[in-house]
Amino acid sequence: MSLLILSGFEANGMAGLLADDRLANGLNIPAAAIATGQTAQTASALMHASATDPNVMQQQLSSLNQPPSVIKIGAVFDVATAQVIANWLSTLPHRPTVVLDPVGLSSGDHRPLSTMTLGERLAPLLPWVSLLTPNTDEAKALAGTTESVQILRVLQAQYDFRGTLLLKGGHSVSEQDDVVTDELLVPDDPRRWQLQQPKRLSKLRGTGCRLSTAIACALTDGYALTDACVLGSAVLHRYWRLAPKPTAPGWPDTLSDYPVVSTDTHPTSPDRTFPALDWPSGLYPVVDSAQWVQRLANTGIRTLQLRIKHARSDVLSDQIRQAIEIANAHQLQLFINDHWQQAIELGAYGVHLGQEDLDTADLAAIANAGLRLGISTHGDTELLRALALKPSYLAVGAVFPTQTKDMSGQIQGIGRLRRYVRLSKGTPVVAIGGINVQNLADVLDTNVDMVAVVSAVTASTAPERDAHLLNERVMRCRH
Ligand SMILES: Cc1ncc(COP(=O)(O)OP(=O)(O)O)c(N)n1
Ligand SMILES: Cc1nc(C(=O)O)sc1CCOP(=O)(O)O
Ligand SMILES: [Mg+2]
Repeated sequence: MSLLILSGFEANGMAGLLADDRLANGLNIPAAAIATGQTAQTASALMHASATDPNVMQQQLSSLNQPPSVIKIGAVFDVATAQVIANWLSTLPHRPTVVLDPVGLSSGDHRPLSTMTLGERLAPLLPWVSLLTPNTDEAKALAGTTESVQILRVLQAQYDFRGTLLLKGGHSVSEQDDVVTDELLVPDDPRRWQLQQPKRLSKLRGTGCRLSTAIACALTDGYALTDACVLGSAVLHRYWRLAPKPTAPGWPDTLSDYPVVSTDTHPTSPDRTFPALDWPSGLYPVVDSAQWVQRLANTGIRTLQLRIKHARSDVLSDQIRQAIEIANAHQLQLFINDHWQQAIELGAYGVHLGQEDLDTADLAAIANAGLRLGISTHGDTELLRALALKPSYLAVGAVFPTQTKDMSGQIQGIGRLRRYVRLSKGTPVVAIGGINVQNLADVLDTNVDMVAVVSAVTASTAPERDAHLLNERVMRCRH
């Protein structure tokens, strides 16, 4: 994947192309770069702003060694520039992911960058944009409103915008607020995602430039769009926390740099926590019947999950009841996947929920019944949302490709798993997806607490022996 940065030149590197390129370098993402225009700015004045000659721009775009897969667009000084970029985009063999940070005013003295309205300047580009990152002033200039759902509707209707909206809240915080909330609206996802960071006290330049560039870098590194927004927010927080010292290369691995992530369907509740696990380590087989719970009950494992996907409700209740009885008799931590009402009614040890289940489950009822809660996560956004709900454990998957469930597009790999383990310090992490005897050592090297497996046990020719041996290896490594 390759990145192209298109933004205005500002000689001090406080904002614009220099700032963008330095940030991308710091994240180890090499980028091609073209100046959309020239500015002369100080902290308090915009002395000059002019667009690059469209013919020069056209030739520079044609001169690129390879078509980019991700493009960050910053200041667009006139409609001719936008038209040249849009025309060039239509000639590319593959549609790139375009992040557009609409720059309305100079970050120094807040003078408009152009006499044209923002809408006029950006209109040719907006149909190409995958992520638009306006602040509330820029959103008002484009859509006539600062309400996120309305903004998205206006952009879709007036500009044929089909992308995701990240509405930055930094310009609309009041004196009393101690947090800044960015809202993320993804087309076809009815939820409103909220990303909250502590409010910074000092006024800073180049914030929008750096955020959108960090997001574009995360996209270039293969992250999904919402995860890239979360990572961008963390990069920016770390950048300002350490400035003027340079930051360590790579993605932040300190939780306090990351935004608190929530959705309007499940706002976080500061008072609600779920009980801790009694044995927060070891192998964690995921099985589909009470018979399997019985087979594995004497292998030394401490944790099991009953994951029944299709069954009549009477058969399901029967299976859950039997599995709980066996688990209680052998002091096993038995989690029930999906069926949280039956888990509460029948007194299970815990419930395991996926992200979609979270939108409909009654978390207060689960917590009030004293059940443990495990939550599946696939990437930064889900991990942070889950962490904010203070579960008993977090599952990170799929670590490797797996035949058991379609996890395409959600393979995390060892590097991300390692960062997620660091971020989740204090909450046990379960690794799941494609884990077997051959790759277990790499998984354990990330310091995960538990290892969940389906096929490594249930498709084995000697399930009890393998459950025992794998559990011994996980336990040895954790002590
Ligand atoms: C330990 C563990 N991790 C992840 C999952 C997956 O849960 P979910 O996303 O709800 O998907 P289904 O299992 O319901 O298909 C899990 N079950 N256990
Ligand atoms: C059920 C499930 N959930 C996953 C996730 O990533 O959320 S991966 C997965 C399947 C795990 O099976 P196996 O151990 O056979 O690869
Ligand atoms: Mg589920």
